[in-house]
Amino acid sequence: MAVYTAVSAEALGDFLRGFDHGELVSLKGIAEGVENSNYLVDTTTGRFILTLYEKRVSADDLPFFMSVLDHLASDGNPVPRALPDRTGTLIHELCGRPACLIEFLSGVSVSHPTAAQARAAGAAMGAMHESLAGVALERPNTLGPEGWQALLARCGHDLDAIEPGLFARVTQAADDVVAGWPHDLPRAVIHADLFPDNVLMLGDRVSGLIDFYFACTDIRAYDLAIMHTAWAFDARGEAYDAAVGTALIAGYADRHRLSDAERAALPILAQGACLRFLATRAWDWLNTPADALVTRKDPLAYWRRFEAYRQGLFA
Ligand SMILES: Nc1ncnc2c1ncn2[C@@H]1O[C@H](COP(=O)(O)OP(=O)(O)O)[C@@H](O)[C@H]1O
Ligand SMILES: N[C@@H](CCOP(=O)(O)O)C(=O)O
Repeated sequence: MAVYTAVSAEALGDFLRGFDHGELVSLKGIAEGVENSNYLVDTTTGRFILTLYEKRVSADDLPFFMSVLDHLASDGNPVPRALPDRTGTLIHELCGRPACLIEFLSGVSVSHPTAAQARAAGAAMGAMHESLAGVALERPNTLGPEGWQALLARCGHDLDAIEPGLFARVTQAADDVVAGWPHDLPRAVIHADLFPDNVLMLGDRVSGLIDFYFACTDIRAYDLAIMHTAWAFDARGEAYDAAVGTALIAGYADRHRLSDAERAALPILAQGACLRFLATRAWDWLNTPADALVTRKDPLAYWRRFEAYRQGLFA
């Protein structure tokens, strides 16, 4: 469960008085997610999401995320906009945290995607990339190769408490991936975390793309590689579902050109994605207080995926 900051009904009631969205009817903490505090808010006029930004999201980056969402929504992508209060302000402070009131989107995230759902999700990413092509918004990826190498180094030999010998293995793996990392592929604004839990679906249709709080400027095909690592394996990172992986890439290519060079780079990009998620999961695994209301994610599930890509999954 991810609710790091408790919001009282009184505090939210006061907050909502600044908006034209009715009065508070109910407030519930949302169990899913690991990064921010999210609440489902019902008012006399509708349903909303209240997000308080925690952990890795810097308040300075919120205008970038809101501009990306606004651009995508204007272009017909199913993304939620932050809602302005009566003064036009989007980003607020509530209970000591930066906070936004956000459009609620219908749909559920699937735990075991089918090939048809993966195809639709891949197409939704392709459409998103089409919309973002040439958009003049920039945010460096703080969790790019340098970022995950630094985070793995900060974890240090504590990684060996997760699995004996892990520190040496991931350090070598990171050196190998960085040595082969491509530098000449097209770059653009990417989502960078489009896991199944960040795609809302109604049947086989995508009804929402959410959680843009890792969005940044990076290699565009890296976004697809991240998605592949997250969609095409079981939760333990043991079983690869080729039908899902193939459908995801085919759906993407239906909506956005995937060049031969980008396709050829997918194996190394996917290995980098595995190390990036292994690094943040390992850090959280080692540093989340025992009483935190959040379910930690298994770092080794990303080490197993890494091994699968290194052994030639795409070959
Ligand atoms: N705009 C939205 N519409 C509907 N549900 C949402 C929306 N934003 C978030 N949620 C719900 O809240 C959960 C956590 O949101 P998410 O942005 O993934 O959190 P975190 O940033 O902590 O990972 C999602 O899994 C989804 O159930
Ligand atoms: N997707 C990442 C963690 C980030 O959590 P999210 O709920 O914001 O997607 C992972 O699985 O490690």
